[in-house]
Amino acid sequence: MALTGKSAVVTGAAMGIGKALSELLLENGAKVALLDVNDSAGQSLMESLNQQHGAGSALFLKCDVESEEQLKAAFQKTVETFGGIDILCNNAGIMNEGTWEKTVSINLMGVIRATYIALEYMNKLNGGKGGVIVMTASMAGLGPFITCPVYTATKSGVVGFTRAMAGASEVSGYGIRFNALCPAFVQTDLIANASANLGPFSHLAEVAGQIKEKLGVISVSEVAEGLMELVTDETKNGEALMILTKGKTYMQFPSLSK
Ligand SMILES: NC(=O)C1=CN([C@@H]2O[C@H](COP(=O)(O)OP(=O)(O)OC[C@H]3O[C@@H](n4cnc5c(N)ncnc54)[C@H](O)[C@@H]3O)[C@@H](O)[C@H]2O)C=CC1
Ligand SMILES: CCC(=O)/C=C/C=C\C[C@@H](O)/C=C/C=C/C=C\[C@@H](O)CCCC(=O)O
Repeated sequence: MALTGKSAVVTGAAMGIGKALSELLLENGAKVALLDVNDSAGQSLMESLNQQHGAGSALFLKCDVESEEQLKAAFQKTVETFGGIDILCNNAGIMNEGTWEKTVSINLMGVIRATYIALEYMNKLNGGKGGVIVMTASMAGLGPFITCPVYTATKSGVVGFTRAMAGASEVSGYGIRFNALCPAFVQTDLIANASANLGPFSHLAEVAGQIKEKLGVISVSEVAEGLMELVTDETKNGEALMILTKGKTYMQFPSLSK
């Protein structure tokens, strides 16, 4: 799938991994709707991306993935502006074991919420053109990551949802591929603030640090390269791409049906 002229939506696009995904999509010729709760970071990113890639190539829309209403408005505005949606990156996420309901609401429910709204525009059975939906899950979704049980649960849920939707889409003829990015530790604010957000597992902060030390920390651009592979390679559906310091590998799952 070539990206020139394609339209993408990225949630949690203002900073960290989402910003890198958006930049690489634009570099490859896509137009990108940047959805984020952070108004100031989103606005300034849109201005700088439009200077680099041409006016109108990036569109910032303030949107909280916890809000169905805000997501619906953002997808509708994207379609009005870019003429459709070919790519969705469900990237917004937090790690906070203290406010665990919010972690579930953003990381898992937010992904499902945005996916179902995107299907209204992308599903070939509804008159859409099909496309690809990529979730930013985590190695924690294949883990477990013992210092962050709720975060692990949400990311395991995202991997399961991705794989089941991939099968449902294939069998039903939606024309949409679903894949998950599963990086280990990535240099962003999320891990910079992680030890303060362990809630009832704060006593395991040192253990979390040791796991991080053992696995190492990768850059946001390495995650964005993984996205390009999952978006452009049309054979990839239902995949979980692990991204570690030692490189990228597809997770092998047991097959129950073949
Ligand atoms: N940093 C890491 O080590 C890893 C991160 N991930 C995942 O990558 C994704 C992005 O995380 P990072 O870039 O590291 O975090 P980050 O904290 O640097 O950036 C997250 C972005 O999401 C936005 N956001 C937060 N809540 C939101 C909401 N309710 N609605 C819309 N936007 C919202 C923030 O404003 C921010 O711009 C998350 O899903 C995270 O779980 C996965 C593996 C490793
Ligand atoms: C210091 C605490 C911290 O940095 C927390 C980060 C939270 C989230 C980032 C996240 O998405 C990274 C997760 C990485 C997980 C990696 C592997 C585990 O699932 C298995 C670890 C196996 C082991 O115990 O060695």
